[in-house]
Amino acid sequence: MNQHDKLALPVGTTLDRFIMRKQEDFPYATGELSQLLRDIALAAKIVNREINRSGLIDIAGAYGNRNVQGEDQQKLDVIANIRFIRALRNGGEVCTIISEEDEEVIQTGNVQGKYIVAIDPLDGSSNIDVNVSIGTIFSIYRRVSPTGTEGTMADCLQTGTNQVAAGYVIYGSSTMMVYTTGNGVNGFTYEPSLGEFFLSHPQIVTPQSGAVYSVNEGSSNSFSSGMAAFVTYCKEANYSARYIGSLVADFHRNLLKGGIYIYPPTSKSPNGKLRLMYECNPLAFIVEQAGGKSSNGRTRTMELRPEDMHARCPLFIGSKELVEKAEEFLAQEEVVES
Ligand SMILES: O=P(O)(O)OC[C@H]1O[C@](O)(COP(=O)(O)O)[C@@H](O)[C@@H]1O
Ligand SMILES: [Mg+2]
Ligand SMILES: [Mg+2]
Repeated sequence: MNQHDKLALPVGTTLDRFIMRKQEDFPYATGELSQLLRDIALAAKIVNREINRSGLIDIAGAYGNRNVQGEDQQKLDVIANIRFIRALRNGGEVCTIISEEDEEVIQTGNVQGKYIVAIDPLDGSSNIDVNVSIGTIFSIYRRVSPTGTEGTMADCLQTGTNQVAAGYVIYGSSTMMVYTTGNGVNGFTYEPSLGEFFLSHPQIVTPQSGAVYSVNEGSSNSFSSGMAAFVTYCKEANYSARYIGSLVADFHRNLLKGGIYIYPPTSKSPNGKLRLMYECNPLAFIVEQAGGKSSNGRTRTMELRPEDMHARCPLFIGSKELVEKAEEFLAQEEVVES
């Protein structure tokens, strides 16, 4: 029985009812964050429908543009981006959006909106056309500037510890939405025939340790000595290597079963590949709320100060004992080199 059990609702509760019920636990809640979570769930349902059709001609393949990351945008990257931005704009609660697919911040026009959303509309883009699980990742902050104006850079570049909510949607063998508002982590499975998300994974707690490591060993030639030593440690411990290549899917498996996902600095990505604001921070909030850990190998992810909204950082995330073990190997690396 963990600290959140007093708020537990039965499996099968709809997401809407769950959001409403949790809001009642906060006497000063105004319902705006609840509405924002519903807006995200609505967009996820629409994107889920598009993904289920993604093998069909008109949705498959590249869009023909490059995004600010220098990546070829897939059609579904663009479709998901449009759907989430539209839902957040129409919902009225969000003043400013940071999206992986847009170089600049998106001002929604909702100047009375109290929230900032950072979003990776479609995660795991390289897996879209090969029918492998993909996802959406989101992070929510309260603005620090007064309402009545557009969101500012100060609103957008907050550290992860200021998140008021974060989550992801995984479009896999089933579609799930997993999120936290700082009171534990809950997972909801989508029932397409009813068009509803139902509570299926209440109060997720991640195992303290695990026997799975997830890293793209194709880049191992440029791993630091500490990183290479940790991978050797995992092999000598007969851990299983699992790497789907969709962050959300690798993270979700390890969250439920135990394990560690690492995207370290490599020669191709000297500061890692993943983006702090809409990939690392939201998953760090989730894993910490589930009893796990997240860092860049040295510093807690959520304490990293974002230099810019598309800033990248190394990610070591998952079961506490495994992340601490990896950090130990990196710390030894420094001793040897000093
Ligand atoms: O192919 P690599 O270098 O291992 O990178 C895979 C990683 O890149 C990502 O696809 C980056 O996310 P996007 O697809 O949202 O750009 C992660 O989902 C995944 O874990
Ligand atoms: Mg991504
Ligand atoms: Mg993406």
